[in-house]
Amino acid sequence: MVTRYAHSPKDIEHYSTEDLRNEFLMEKIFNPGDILLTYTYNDRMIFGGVTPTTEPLEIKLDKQLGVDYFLQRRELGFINIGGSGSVTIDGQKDDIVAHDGYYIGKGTKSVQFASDDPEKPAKFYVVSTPAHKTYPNKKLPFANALKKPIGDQEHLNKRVIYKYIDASQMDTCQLQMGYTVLEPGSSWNTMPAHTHARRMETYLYCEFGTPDTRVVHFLGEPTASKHIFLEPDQAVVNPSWSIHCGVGTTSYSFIWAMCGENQTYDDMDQVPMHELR
Ligand SMILES: O=C(O)C(=O)C[C@H](O)C(=O)CO
Ligand SMILES: [Zn+2]
Repeated sequence: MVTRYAHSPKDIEHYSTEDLRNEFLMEKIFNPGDILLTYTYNDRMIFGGVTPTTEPLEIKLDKQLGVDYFLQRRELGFINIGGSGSVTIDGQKDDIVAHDGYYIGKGTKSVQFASDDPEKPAKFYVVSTPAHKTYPNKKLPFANALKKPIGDQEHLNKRVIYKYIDASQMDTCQLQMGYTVLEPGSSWNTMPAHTHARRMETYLYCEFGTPDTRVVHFLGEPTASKHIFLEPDQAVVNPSWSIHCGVGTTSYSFIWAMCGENQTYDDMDQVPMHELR
């Protein structure tokens, strides 16, 4: 697990492209047979990829978190964007096909991830946040996600937001998580751009139309925006003071996850267009 520190907006004012990438971009999320995680000091979210092949994989973090086991004081969400697989939670096995998700509550002792076919491994994108209370584990099949079509072709932003872990539907301490699928010809052109000082957010950009597709993620204070070029299956961390949107050279999807002060998805501070710089 690598660590990424929190920054003030002032810190990044003079960052070079390389500095910005080192601090905010996770270049590798899925590595077959491996677990790659990032611990950000922004609200202490842990996020990354679990990609089992021939053997099941389990996240073991005790010393690093100062606890007896990983989820002693945390909750966990995941969405699978790879082949079919399974998760075994405290001995109970559940099949997980592509785009299925899961909420796993505080106090769960063992979570084992497995792939059905090592040649087509499951790719579990996992996000964990500090938790104060145990809420029930819940499988979140893609078909049950709260579907919110949004945007239109005229604004080049037609997409569907699938909410998986959403406080209006289920109990969760802090974590909110979902998946947004862009229509071909549309981008995450979510204007006016917004911030939410109450919550930080991370994004995994995935399912690019071609291997050469690139997504440009915009971040920074509204009056001092910056950008990062992303390859498929890369992630960015977005501080709560930062705008966030992305434009792709072909179609793409992204998984978003938030945590912090509140769980009110629509609590966003829209930035008037003339203020964006
Ligand atoms: O498609 C979208 O718009 C989103 O997915 C929005 C993000 O979830 C977000 O920024 C929520 O604050
Ligand atoms: Zn947001």
